[in-house]
Parts: sequence; C-alpha cells; structure tokens
Amino acid sequence: MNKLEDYLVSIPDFPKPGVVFRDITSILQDKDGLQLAIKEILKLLADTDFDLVAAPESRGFLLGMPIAYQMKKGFIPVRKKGKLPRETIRAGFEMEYARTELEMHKDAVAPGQKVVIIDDLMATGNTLRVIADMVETLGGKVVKICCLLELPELEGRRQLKDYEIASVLSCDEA
Ligand SMILES: O=P(O)(O)OC[C@H]1O[C@H](OP(=O)(O)OP(=O)(O)O)[C@H](O)[C@@H]1O
Ligand SMILES: Nc1ncnc2[nH]cnc12
Repeated sequence: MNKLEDYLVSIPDFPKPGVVFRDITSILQDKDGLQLAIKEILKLLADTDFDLVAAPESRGFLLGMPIAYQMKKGFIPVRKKGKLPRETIRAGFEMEYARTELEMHKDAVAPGQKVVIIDDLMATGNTLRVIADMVETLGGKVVKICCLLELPELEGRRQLKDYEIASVLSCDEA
C-alpha cells in the first residue's frame, strides 16, 4: 500500500495565481487512500476524550463525519452563510485565497461539552480559529484540532497557540 502523501495531487495556480492547491480528493477517490486518511486521523484521537466533532463545509465534512460516526460522537456542521435553518452565530474572514462567512447553529454545543475540530487542511488557520471561537462563544471547550494536511509556511499555528493541534501530513508551499 502507498503512503498517504503518494495519493496527494498538488495543482499550481488554482484557484488563483500563486496558490498551490493541495487536492485531498485525489486521496479520497482511492479506496486505500480513503482508508488511510480516516485511520490516520483516528490515530490522532486515540487518547482524546470528547463529545462532539465540529467540521466546516465542505471538505471538512468529508473527514469529520466518518470520524464522528466511527467514534460514536455527535457531528456539528459549520456551514457557509445562509445554509443553516435555525438560529446561528456567524463570522466572516479571509482565507488563503478567498473571503468567506461561516455559521454554526446556536444550539449545536451545550456549555461544558468537549469539541474536536476536524478539517482537511490548515492554511492560514483562519477557518479553524473562527470555528474554535464559535465553540467557545457557545460555552464549549476545544480539546483538539485535527487536520489531514498542514501548510506550515502560512503559519496557521501562530494564532492557534492555545490549542492542541495535530496533522497527519505537512507540506511546504512550493
Ligand atoms: O486555513 P485557511 O486559510 O482558513 O484555509 C483552510 C480552509 O480552506 C478550505 O476550505 P474552502 O473554504 O476552500 O471550502 P471547501 O472545503 O468548500 O472547498 C479548506 O477545506 C479549509 O477549510
Ligand atoms: N493551498 C490550499 N490547497 C487546498 N485547499 C486550501 N485551502 C486553503 N489553502 C488551500
């Protein structure tokens, strides 16, 4: 079986010039790649006590949901603006290549609940920061952040110093 990094395809200048897009769909479309990706994230959580997984639309859903299901936890979808039907909290921010707004249902986390945040990739870290802030605004505790892939050159960890972060792979920008 290949290593996880052997399945990852990088596309220069997508979605805009200067960005190297790390395409996790090339991992997930392979049956062995998919197994590896989920198993590696499960390993990162082997010793973590938590109640809920929170993950952002859309690539975060692809990894967050199987983890929540496998570990028998609840799942909180963090969605792009205007998609969640009940009362939400919302935050707008810049990512590596776009501006976006994310929302979480106000009743998604009860005070004191322990939340793991899962995403495919940490670039600037702004997506993860906003989700951590939302969890805390609702009274939850972020016990761990897990990503399949991290781009250290964008220094996402600098603004996430208060959290335990684990990623399966790390990729230089070039
Ligand atoms: O660290 P950051 O700079 O915040 O970037 C990371 C985010 O960017 C991508 O999501 P995107 O908003 O492109 O949405 P998608 O998953 O729907 O493609 C990725 O899935 C992360 O959630
Ligand atoms: N370089 C990148 N590749 C894939 N997804 C991303 N999200 C933010 N930056 C990204």
